[in-house]
Amino acid sequence: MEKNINLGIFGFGCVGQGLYEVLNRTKGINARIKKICIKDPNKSRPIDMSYFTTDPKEILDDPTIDVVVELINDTEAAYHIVSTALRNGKAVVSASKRMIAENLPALYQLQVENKVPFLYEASSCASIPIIRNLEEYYDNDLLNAVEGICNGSTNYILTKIFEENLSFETALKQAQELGFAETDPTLDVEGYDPKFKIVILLLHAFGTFVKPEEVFNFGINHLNDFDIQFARQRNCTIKLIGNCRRQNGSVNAYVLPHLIREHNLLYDVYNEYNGVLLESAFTDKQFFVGKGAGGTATGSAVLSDISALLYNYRYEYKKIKQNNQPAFTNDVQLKVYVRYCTPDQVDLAEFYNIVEKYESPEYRYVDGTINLQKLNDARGLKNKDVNLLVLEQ
Ligand SMILES: NC(=O)C1=CN([C@@H]2O[C@H](COP(=O)(O)OP(=O)(O)OC[C@H]3O[C@@H](n4cnc5c(N)ncnc54)[C@H](OP(=O)(O)O)[C@@H]3O)[C@@H](O)[C@H]2O)C=CC1
Ligand SMILES: N[C@@H](CC=O)C(=O)O
Repeated sequence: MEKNINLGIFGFGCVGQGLYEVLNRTKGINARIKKICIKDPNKSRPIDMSYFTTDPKEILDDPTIDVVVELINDTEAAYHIVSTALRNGKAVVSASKRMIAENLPALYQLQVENKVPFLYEASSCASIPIIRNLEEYYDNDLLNAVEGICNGSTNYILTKIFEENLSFETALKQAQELGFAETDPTLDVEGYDPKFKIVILLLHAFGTFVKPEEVFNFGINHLNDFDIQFARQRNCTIKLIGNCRRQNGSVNAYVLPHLIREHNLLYDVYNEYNGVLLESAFTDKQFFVGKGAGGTATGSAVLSDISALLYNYRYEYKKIKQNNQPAFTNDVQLKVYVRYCTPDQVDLAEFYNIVEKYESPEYRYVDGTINLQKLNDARGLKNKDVNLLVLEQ
């Protein structure tokens, strides 16, 4: 039976304002904003000041507020808000992927102990309803892989580089101005943000808890004109891809830039859009696409969670309960291109095999197979002169 709910919102930045707009323009949802907690009392706000407070207790201790919506850009404060709200018996909706990925076991436990729902669809690929699909539709052990573009900012940057010849710096600045990038954009361009999303998706896909630091991420900030030329000469583009895959009884995961050919469904995912490919035993591939960043796109996913709470929806984490979770491993082989400048920057002995070697006075590259754990341990990859691309397997 549908009820009326009062919302207490934390954060009124890109996503908070997006939610406000989406809520105002959506008829038939019995939810009203009672209070919005922000950080800076002196910032001018586009709506009536009577909504705002800087005191979290005005939301967390208010018995008339049913749902806490956490949309802030401070991981530690976000965990404090979410855990206090759950302990206080309030349902919670959040978009903070870093906070969620870093605290998944504790957040799961808090939901069990306090018997309250915690929904976070917006945290992973924003407008794409991927968590609820993994929870409800792929409710069995037939799912083999979840892979795709899970970061809007880097996809926006790569689109602008490949389609409009913009520089990396100009494209990043645009992604920041449009509200797509994190407050610290290195989280986007170095592949941390999509890694947080992969950690969340991996739990809902396979029931396995993985710490973000166990998953290897390499972003797009080492990309140079030579790599772009390498891709173009092969009629390919470059996309930053997050991947988690069940193989031989274990599950592996990573975030790495990939060389993508035209026939690949991810090739045509442009700008801030994300695309997620699921592979399961009898259906082969299924593809989800939608905006992966931005105020109203993310706000609409937050509103969908609020609406789901009206119907008493909660994640059941069925795959955790199934007790056949695959263990996490980095022991998997990848076909890669590694570009570098001087021989000391890359240890070629680490490769399982090398199929192509190129040398010019300016750049060198190898194309070969290497173990993911070896990539994870390779210190040379920290050097800006070294770049890595996964080649189609
Ligand atoms: N932007 C996007 O496309 C997406 C963002 N997300 C996630 O959503 C969250 C919010 O992102 P976004 O809206 O872009 O961030 P913004 O930087 O635009 O806004 C952050 C908001 O958080 C408020 N804030 C910060 N610390 C506190 C605190 N301790 N108590 C109360 N309010 C606080 C700020 O207050 P003040 O206004 O006073 O500065 C501001 O209103 C982040 O976790 C982000 O990763 C998820 C999906 C998509
Ligand atoms: N910075 C993130 C925002 C959404 O999660 C991105 O670019 O995808």
